[in-house]
Amino acid sequence: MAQIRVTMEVGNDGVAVITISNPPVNALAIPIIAGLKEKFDEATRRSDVKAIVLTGKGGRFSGGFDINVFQKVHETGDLSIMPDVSVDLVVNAMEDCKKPIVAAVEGLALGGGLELAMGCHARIAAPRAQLGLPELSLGVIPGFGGTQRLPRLLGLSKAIEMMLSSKPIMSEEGNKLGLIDAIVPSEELLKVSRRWALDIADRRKPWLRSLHRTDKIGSLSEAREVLRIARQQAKKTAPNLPQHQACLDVIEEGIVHGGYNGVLKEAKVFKDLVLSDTAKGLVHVFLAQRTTSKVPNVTDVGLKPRQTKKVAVIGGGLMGSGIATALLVSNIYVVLKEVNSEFLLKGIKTIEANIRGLASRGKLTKDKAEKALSMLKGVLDYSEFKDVDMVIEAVIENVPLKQKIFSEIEKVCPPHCILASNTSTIDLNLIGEKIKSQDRVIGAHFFSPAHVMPLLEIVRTQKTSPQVILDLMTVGKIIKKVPVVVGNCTGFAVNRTFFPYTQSSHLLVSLGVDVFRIDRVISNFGLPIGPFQLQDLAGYGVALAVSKEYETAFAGRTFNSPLVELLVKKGRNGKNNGKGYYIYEKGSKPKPDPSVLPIIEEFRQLTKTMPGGKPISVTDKEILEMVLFPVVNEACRVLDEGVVVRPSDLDIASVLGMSFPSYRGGIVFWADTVGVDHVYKSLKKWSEMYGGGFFKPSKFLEERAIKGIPLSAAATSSPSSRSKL
Ligand SMILES: C[C@H](O)CC(=O)SCCNC(=O)CCNC(=O)[C@H](O)C(C)(C)COP(=O)(O)OP(=O)(O)OC[C@H]1O[C@@H](n2cnc3c(N)ncnc32)[C@H](O)[C@@H]1OP(=O)(O)O
Repeated sequence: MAQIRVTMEVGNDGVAVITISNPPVNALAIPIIAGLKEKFDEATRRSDVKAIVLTGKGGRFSGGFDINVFQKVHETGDLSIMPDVSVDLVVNAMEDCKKPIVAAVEGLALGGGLELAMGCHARIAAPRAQLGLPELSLGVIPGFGGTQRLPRLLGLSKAIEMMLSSKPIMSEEGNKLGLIDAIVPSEELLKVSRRWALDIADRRKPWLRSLHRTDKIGSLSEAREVLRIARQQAKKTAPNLPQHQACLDVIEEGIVHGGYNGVLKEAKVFKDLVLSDTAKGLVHVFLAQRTTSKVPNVTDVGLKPRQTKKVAVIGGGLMGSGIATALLVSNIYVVLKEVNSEFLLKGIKTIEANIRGLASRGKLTKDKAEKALSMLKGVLDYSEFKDVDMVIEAVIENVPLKQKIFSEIEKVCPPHCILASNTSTIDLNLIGEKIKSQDRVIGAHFFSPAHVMPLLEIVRTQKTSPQVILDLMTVGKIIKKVPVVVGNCTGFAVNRTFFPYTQSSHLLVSLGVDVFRIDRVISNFGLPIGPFQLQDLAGYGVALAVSKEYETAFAGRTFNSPLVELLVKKGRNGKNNGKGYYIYEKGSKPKPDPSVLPIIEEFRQLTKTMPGGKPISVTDKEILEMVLFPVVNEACRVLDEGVVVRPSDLDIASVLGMSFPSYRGGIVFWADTVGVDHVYKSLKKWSEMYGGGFFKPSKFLEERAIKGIPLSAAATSSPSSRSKL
């Protein structure tokens, strides 16, 4: 608590330096806000203070309002704990202060942090400080006057772009656009800011109140046109997100009725949005994502991560080359091993294409791309493995082959080397069965394309050592993935949880529901594509192989659908040959293919699941729930078996691995939002009506529904006897 404070020091020059201290990002926690109010009042009162500088301790101005307070509001529904910052502090105590205030910004000024800076009379920044209003990414809008001051400082179009995209700009750009008054080296930041504040006090520099400015807004009709276009775009890009339209409404209020009225409307709309399901989901995802880095008995036992400088990747296929790409662009040396020069060359070419692709999309500078490529070495034998810190095996899913590779690498790699497999389904105990160092065996499950998708499932067995887990978590973070540690089972956390997704969709089609309607319902819900388009994209070979795997592992909970086999028989192969459920033509969006309908009819004749031979009648909501509740049901088994450390880890895994909409908080959080009892009763009803083992409620779900306990609540009795962790 001692670290959470606001301090004030008054120098001989008559400048009071007010410093926010709340490591690591100087979040504006409630005591900080109270402290700021107190210090600004004191500085205003004191006769020895001529001017004020506001800054943050430890090289960071402020990461914004304390997001934990949002969580508290969500838990209690009590909005009264939110202090009035917008008028009381930013307008009255700061902007209308009788003494000039200069913000000295270093590191970052985000959300409420930037809003405080905009309430000051000038802003001086260190180079490369991040400036942004990312509130919309948390389901709210800026609430300390940002919707009003940013357009007045930057112009309407740029301000709207920054708020709606939630993306920060650098202080250099801020300086060009007028948000920042000067950029100075870090060491001089305070000195220059003090002088600047005194210059304002002595009228050598202008005393500007952002909220009173109108010079950058343009005429009313111009502003309305910019807002109209932004509204249209937001309707397309963020159809399920109320905060986007709300933000534009609030900006408009300020333009039409003046900045102060805008501030008042902003405060009201902000409070409404804080309690929305969208804000609850997004705040949950923000905090849950950070919690994944806390793994009991791994990150809390004083272990230090070891350095990983060089990694060997075995297999240069799609996954192997994607993994190699991710490592290379993060400055890790890669040895890529293949079985012959033809495959090796292909792997290297794919990596080169990946890296050049990142560079052409502006994600990597040309120099960095060249450097990454120079860190790659292709090999056909193990001679380069003697000094690698980690091996990631990414060959085809074949148990004897993987076992052979693990026996070989155990012999040729140094004793500290981590032995990882990128398998997506095979039991890791089986892979490591034949070797002695089972404590070094671990799963590094990347999602395709591995250099793009953010999730890294780290699969531990009962024998994997905590040091090895910690090291892989650290590498995961270095290569900018979100590592989630999970237990060992078929499909691990993500594929296991989502296996019923395709099963239930196929059952629905067999019951007479239109394929394209199901895809539409799912993408309207917020997943990027529906289950059938996903199947087209992943390829039917994968669908067939995976369904066999699931039939064995999840016997009794699968629907033995002959649909994909029928499609293959009729010469369809999904996106691969341009013919799936959809037609794929270069340069145009996939179009539903009507010629697939007779095949679907044939499928229905084969399965004979339609009650009385007639298609069932269902609403869109029922379709959504019939597809996703079986996923929730499997998630319950995953929680019950202790495959994840905590329920929120499964939320993050579903958001980052399956692109489950983050604004719905992830699969477990969403289930709690719709109600455990409703999920349970619906599944029970469908299991009685249609069979389908995946509908039958799991014991865990049943217990939670009967006792009225949310799925996200920690286990009441420890699952340790079954825990996979
Ligand atoms: C009324 C106002 O308009 C409303 C607001 O201001 S809403 C808040 C707006 N601000 C934001 O959205 C910024 C959120 N934070 C971030 O994007 C990133 O944390 C960051 C860019 C500041 C730093 O990133 P990085 O260095 O990678 O560290 P990261 O792991 O994310 O955060 C470090 C710690 O600070 C915490 N933190 C970061 N921002 C926080 C915030 N605004 N409130 C509370 N905690 C915060 C994180 O939870 C994490 O906690 P942990 O150590 O216990 O896990």
